[in-house]
Amino acid sequence: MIYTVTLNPSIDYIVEVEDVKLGGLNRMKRDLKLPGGKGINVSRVLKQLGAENTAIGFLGGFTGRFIEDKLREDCIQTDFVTVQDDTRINIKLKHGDETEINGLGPDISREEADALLRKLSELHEDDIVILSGSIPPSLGGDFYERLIGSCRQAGAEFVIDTTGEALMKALVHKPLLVKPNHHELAELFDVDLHTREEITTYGRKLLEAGARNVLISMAGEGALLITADKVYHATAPKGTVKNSVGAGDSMIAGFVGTYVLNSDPLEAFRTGVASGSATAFSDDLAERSLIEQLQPQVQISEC
Ligand SMILES: Nc1ncnc2c1ncn2[C@@H]1O[C@H](COP(=O)(O)OP(=O)(O)O)[C@@H](O)[C@H]1O
Ligand SMILES: O=P(O)(O)OC[C@H]1O[C@](O)(COP(=O)(O)O)[C@@H](O)[C@@H]1O
Repeated sequence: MIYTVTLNPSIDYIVEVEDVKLGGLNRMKRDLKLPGGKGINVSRVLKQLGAENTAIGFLGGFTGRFIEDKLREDCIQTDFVTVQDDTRINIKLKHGDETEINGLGPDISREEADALLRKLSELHEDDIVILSGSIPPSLGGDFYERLIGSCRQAGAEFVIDTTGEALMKALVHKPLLVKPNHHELAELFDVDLHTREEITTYGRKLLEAGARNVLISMAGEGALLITADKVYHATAPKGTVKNSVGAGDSMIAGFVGTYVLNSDPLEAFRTGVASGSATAFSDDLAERSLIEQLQPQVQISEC
């Protein structure tokens, strides 16, 4: 079974305005409330691809109930720990450009945190756990390491999509996949990265530190896949970008949902890129029909 873990889910409140007047009254042209947070996005796209999975993490309050209801409507299995505090709301402001305002997240008590750790200690060897997104401040920066400890003890594989120190510390435990975008990779090593060669050099460092596959996404420029012995580039399909929120999560869903079928990293890479682009070209997350339509447009070459 695939599990996605979202420590800090959100209602993504997508707000479209003609123009933003700071300090003035702005009226919305359109708005949309979506269940969000990185792991939850991965779950929704996995389901589109026919990959059964269970979404876990922390949900609380009226916002948490909204998210759980939406996931159930999509027939996605859930096993969240219920917390006292409300799940956050993240604002995604579209005004020609995209401005994001993400909440900090609820306070999570020690008992609530322990309840999640217990769930992960009950995993099995053939399980894959996808750990995605930020850690609510109340949990402490080492919470992913504690979760990874539980996964590894159970013999389960894990994928991690987070940033900074939490990502670096996870590498030694040999994740099946990490997927920073090229900006996050540059930030991780405190460098400027411009060329594909420079990005590859720093991507390899993640492999050397323990990751088994490294995907570096580069928005409209496609992505790089770095495996133990090869480096590949994939072009991104062309289209009209409607929404880039969740493109990275969709890419992880496409990769993992395909990799579990045949362990072929190249087929997984192709579906990953097509899934990311299908989300970029949609109002909400990618649907299966568009992913399948875009797959043949992804050109993969060895670097
Ligand atoms: N403008 C775009 N045109 C086509 N595909 C895109 C675009 N933006 C994102 N994608 C697709 O989604 C993937 C992930 O996007 P990216 O923005 O790099 O990730 P993240 O959301 O993690 O920052 C890309 O590798 C690409 O396949
Ligand atoms: O665009 P991405 O990186 O795939 O992720 C988008 C998701 O991440 C979020 O911005 C939350 O990110 P964080 O967990 O890092 O705060 C959600 O609001 C959104 O659903």
